[in-house]
Amino acid sequence: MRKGTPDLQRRVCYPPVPLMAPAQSVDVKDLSKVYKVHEREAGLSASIRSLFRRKYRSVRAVQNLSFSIAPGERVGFLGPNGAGKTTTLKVLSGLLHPTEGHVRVAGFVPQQREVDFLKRITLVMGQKQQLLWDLPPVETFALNRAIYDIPDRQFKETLDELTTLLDIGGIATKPTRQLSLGERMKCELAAALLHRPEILFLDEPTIGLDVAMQLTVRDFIRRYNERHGATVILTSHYMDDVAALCPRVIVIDQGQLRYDGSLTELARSVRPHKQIALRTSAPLERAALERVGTLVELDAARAVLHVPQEALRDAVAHLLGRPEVTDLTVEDPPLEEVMREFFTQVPAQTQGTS
Ligand SMILES: Nc1ncnc2c1ncn2[C@@H]1O[C@H](COP(=O)(O)OP(=O)(O)OP(=O)(O)O)[C@@H](O)[C@H]1O
Repeated sequence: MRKGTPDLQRRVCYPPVPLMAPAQSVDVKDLSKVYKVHEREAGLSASIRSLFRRKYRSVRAVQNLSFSIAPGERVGFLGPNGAGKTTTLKVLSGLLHPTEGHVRVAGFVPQQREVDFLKRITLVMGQKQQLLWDLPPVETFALNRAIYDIPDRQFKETLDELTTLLDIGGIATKPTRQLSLGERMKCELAAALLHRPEILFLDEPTIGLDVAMQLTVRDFIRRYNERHGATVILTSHYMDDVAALCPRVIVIDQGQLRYDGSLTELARSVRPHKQIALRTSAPLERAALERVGTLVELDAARAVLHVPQEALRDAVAHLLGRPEVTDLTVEDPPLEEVMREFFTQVPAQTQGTS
């Protein structure tokens, strides 16, 4: 360093704010989270006893979890009920302290809840709402503008953009309690994104919505990600959301990492075949179909076969040559089935509680 040049690095106070954009949006190393749960037996005497001698049980919600997510990625965070998804998202957004391990989000330590960190993230929970119940969503928007200290011009521009993308022009001025679930979720998303966060933690954002509204929300998330290069980490029990939005998935079970990689590869490794569905004008012989693939279903007008990927071309050519076949479709196995099979294949290593 030249003489007289201020030493910027040394003058930065703790906690350090990143001088350059971090290489990863999210960096998780050996994260564990244990909840301490008060155990209360039933009955009055047990309740009185517990006032003096409390018994606790540890619940290991997350165990030694490590992964990184690059800026702009859309990642599905999957696992069965109680796997530890919400707990992890709460740690990543700074609502919970990790029991062990290190977490960095946008270069910040989440539990320090620095203002600069909070301005860069958002957490949307489909089961919880931030909109003020008796007031119209525009009032929550105004409140968030003040909380996040959003400059006037940016607020107006972002609100206009979100209003168009989510088509909430006609509903944001009605009291929240009068809105349908889908209308409310669209306004929730607008409220959560007004400060233009670069990292979105979305926990079941389409829960309870009808198919059309699920599509709207999904489409919006994709467009927001593409327009702003935002990182999206999404949990959803609707596999259609995941298939439409997330090229990469991180799968956990009982708090532990089970898979991190491409969704297509996961599906292929669990179910390495394609499904061929046939409509027929006359019944096909079972033996002839079994020579082509594994027969799953057969009746007078329909047959379903599973065929290995590499044999697909020959199988389709052969079946289309049969005069009884009036229609043929090739499908990937449904993701719900893939995930169910995945969790039965991978043995659970430890119990979630101790
Ligand atoms: N505040 C809490 N106190 C004690 N235990 C908790 C608490 N929150 C979650 N747990 C437990 O931690 C484990 C993980 O829960 P978590 O909500 O993170 O799972 P999840 O994967 O989000 O589940 P779901 O898909 O059902 O929402 C579960 O065993 C749950 O009972």
